[in-house]
Amino acid sequence: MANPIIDLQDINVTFKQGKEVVHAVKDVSLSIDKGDIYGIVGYSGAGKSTLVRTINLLQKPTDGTVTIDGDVFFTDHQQQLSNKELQTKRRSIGMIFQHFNLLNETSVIENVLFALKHSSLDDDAQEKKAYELLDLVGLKDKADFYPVQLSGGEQQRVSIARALANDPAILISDEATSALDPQNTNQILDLLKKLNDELDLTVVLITHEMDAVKRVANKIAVMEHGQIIERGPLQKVFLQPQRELTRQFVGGSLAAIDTLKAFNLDQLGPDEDLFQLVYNGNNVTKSIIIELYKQLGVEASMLYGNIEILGGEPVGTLFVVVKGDEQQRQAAVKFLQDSKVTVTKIDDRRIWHE
Ligand SMILES: Nc1ncnc2c1ncn2[C@@H]1O[C@H](COP(=O)(O)OP(=O)(O)OP(=O)(O)O)[C@@H](O)[C@H]1O
Repeated sequence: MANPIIDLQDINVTFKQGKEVVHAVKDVSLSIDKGDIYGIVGYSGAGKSTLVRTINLLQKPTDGTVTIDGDVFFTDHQQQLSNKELQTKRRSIGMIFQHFNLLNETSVIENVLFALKHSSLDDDAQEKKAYELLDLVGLKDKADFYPVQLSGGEQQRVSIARALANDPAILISDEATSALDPQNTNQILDLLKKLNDELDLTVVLITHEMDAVKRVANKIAVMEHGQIIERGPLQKVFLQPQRELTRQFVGGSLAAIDTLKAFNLDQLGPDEDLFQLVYNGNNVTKSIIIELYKQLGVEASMLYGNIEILGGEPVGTLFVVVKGDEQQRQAAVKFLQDSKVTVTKIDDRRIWHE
């Protein structure tokens, strides 16, 4: 049952710049369920930051309804909460950024304590909690270090500990791994996944890096010119991208397109169909193609194959040409579907021509 913790309905955000009106977010409706790691990808200027500011209640939309954890923050052109309520609500949303935004003149532990200054805990309890948070992000032994003495990845861990100080239900990561090397990037992403699992934290991952989304997200939305142009479960969007921009983001499929272009597919015979097969790499082995031939006598030639790890699960993609009469091709599709393979007939070249 869907349980949205973030619900945006028909959001528009416009800015006036002199005589110009910039439409930064256009007609965006988006539901993010509790426990999701929701990736929002797009190039610079797509409107991601403006959308994030709308989610964390810093940006009043020009139009639309913003509901966070059941409370309507904004609707009918009006803020619905008092400023005090709004401040409290904002504390239930943690934020981490590309450049960490730490206080460089104070130690790691003081950085975390700073975020606790509005808490109702007494000093001792605050200190205990700050150490627990540092422990959670694997930095307890560096509590007395200063930010400059830490690596980029460690600094980002401190900022995660700080973002968690007020027990947020939502953590927004705005390009938080963009300044990190690949190893630190993966460690930070894995930490976000751990927090998502252990604290049931909902994570919104804003990024221009598809690899970050691939590693941990379960859902994804692609933004362009202020709009969400494609969205859905990670595996679906990744493996069956419909829009050109999405295809640019999903490198794996681009490789498939390039390979397929090398075949002269316009020459498919009347008894041949091209299919994309997508399967859980744990469930299906290569023998499926052999089984197809053994059981139905239908030949399938493989044009491209790949296995990706998406959200921790191996997912295989095969492009095959199935040869046989109409009945045999239909039987082949049924056989594959019965074997838990998602079968998409590529009959209009949509996957690589738009
Ligand atoms: N306060 C503002 N006043 C005027 N225009 C703005 C304002 N904030 C954003 N914009 C414009 O809105 C559009 C979307 O910007 P936004 O920062 O949301 O995109 P983005 O996808 O986050 O890009 P980036 O990753 O570069 O920050 C851009 O054209 C930007 O210039």
